[in-house]
Amino acid sequence: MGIAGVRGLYLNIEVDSRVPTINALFNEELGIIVEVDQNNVQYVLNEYNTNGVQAKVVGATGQYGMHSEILVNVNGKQVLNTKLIDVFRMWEETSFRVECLQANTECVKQEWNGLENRKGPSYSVTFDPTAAVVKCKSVRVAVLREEGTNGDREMIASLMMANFEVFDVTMSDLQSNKITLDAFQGLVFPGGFSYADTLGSAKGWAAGILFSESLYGQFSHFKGRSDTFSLGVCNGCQLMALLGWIDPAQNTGSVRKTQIFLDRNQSERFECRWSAVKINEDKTKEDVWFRGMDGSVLGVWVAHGEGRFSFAEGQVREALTRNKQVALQYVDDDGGPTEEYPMNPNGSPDGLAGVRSADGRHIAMMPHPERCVLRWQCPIKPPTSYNQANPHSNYSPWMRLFQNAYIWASKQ
Ligand SMILES: NC(=O)CC[C@H](N)C(=O)O
Repeated sequence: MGIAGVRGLYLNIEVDSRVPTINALFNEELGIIVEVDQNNVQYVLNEYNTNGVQAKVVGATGQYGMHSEILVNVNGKQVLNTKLIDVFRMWEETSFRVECLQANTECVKQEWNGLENRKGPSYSVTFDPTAAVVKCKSVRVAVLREEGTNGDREMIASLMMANFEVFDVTMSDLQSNKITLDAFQGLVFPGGFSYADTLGSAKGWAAGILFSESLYGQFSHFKGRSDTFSLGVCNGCQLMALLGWIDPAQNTGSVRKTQIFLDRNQSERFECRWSAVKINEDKTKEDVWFRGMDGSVLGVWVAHGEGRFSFAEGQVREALTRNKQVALQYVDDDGGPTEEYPMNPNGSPDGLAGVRSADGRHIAMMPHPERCVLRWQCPIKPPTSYNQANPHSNYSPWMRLFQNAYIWASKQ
């Protein structure tokens, strides 16, 4: 409602005429305001009143948009007549000033100045997210943990819902040869704060692989097998970049000189947001992760301090486009890739949010799809088409990502 819902308001408050207007509007009496469909107003009032709770209508919500009207009447007398954007600015100004002191002022000002033009994201789903996938084959996936990994439980749950046989594997399991990656077809690097981000996100985790001859050999062999696939999310994405798994030019000298890395967010702070991203499927081959999802604009959780894709040389960025490696981009309210804050939370060029390897099997993405595979995990209701065959599906569109990988892997 109002500010949070970007809607106009028409309020008609009736109070004892002896109560001053300001006291009526800014009192601290315990109460709640609920928004209900016009058709249900009488029903809700009756339910409250018959259960001994006082309830009355105080107004109605108006149009969607920053320029909608805000009209407030107290005892029939108009006391406020303004636009939502003005109320929004009054409300936000304190936070704006504090944020100017805490974060990159340029980004904070961009958000403040952009408020007036915000319309809300234009989500779209180009496929049926409720479609069920039948388990036909055992596909083993390792979810790899290092000290400080988090989100591995959500990752395991997402993979299990997509029919994978999931194994919880730690770096020390690999270091002590308890198990090797040869046992798996899929490898997932979850998010987190490996080694507490000391010296930079994923630097310690990557060093543990790059500077161990045996582990380095094992990871390289895994990546090179034609039947394998991998996913790195957030801290895992930072790791994959450092391992050189998404570099456009493969096998050029040492992977210890990575071509892509994730730099500090331009805002100079940790960004925890629900962002909108556009999916680019690589239609030149069977896309392991994004098949059938091309052009969809989905909301997704973002939580990182170092999410800005950066390149050792300018030509790396061009090579990514040429190779169809740009898998995900942050988009503005019109659905176009953006560098504008906060729609782009980290300042990545062209809104880069996820990159796939040149052969398409390995994907590194900063946002967290595993945190929103179920509809209730999303702060907005994901747009979905109704599927008669599966009317009660709880899956959000992100489930498709994991299902795609299962379908691809089971055919290898
Ligand atoms: N959620 C994450 O995986 C965070 C990654 C990393 N620690 C960062 O802040 O950038």
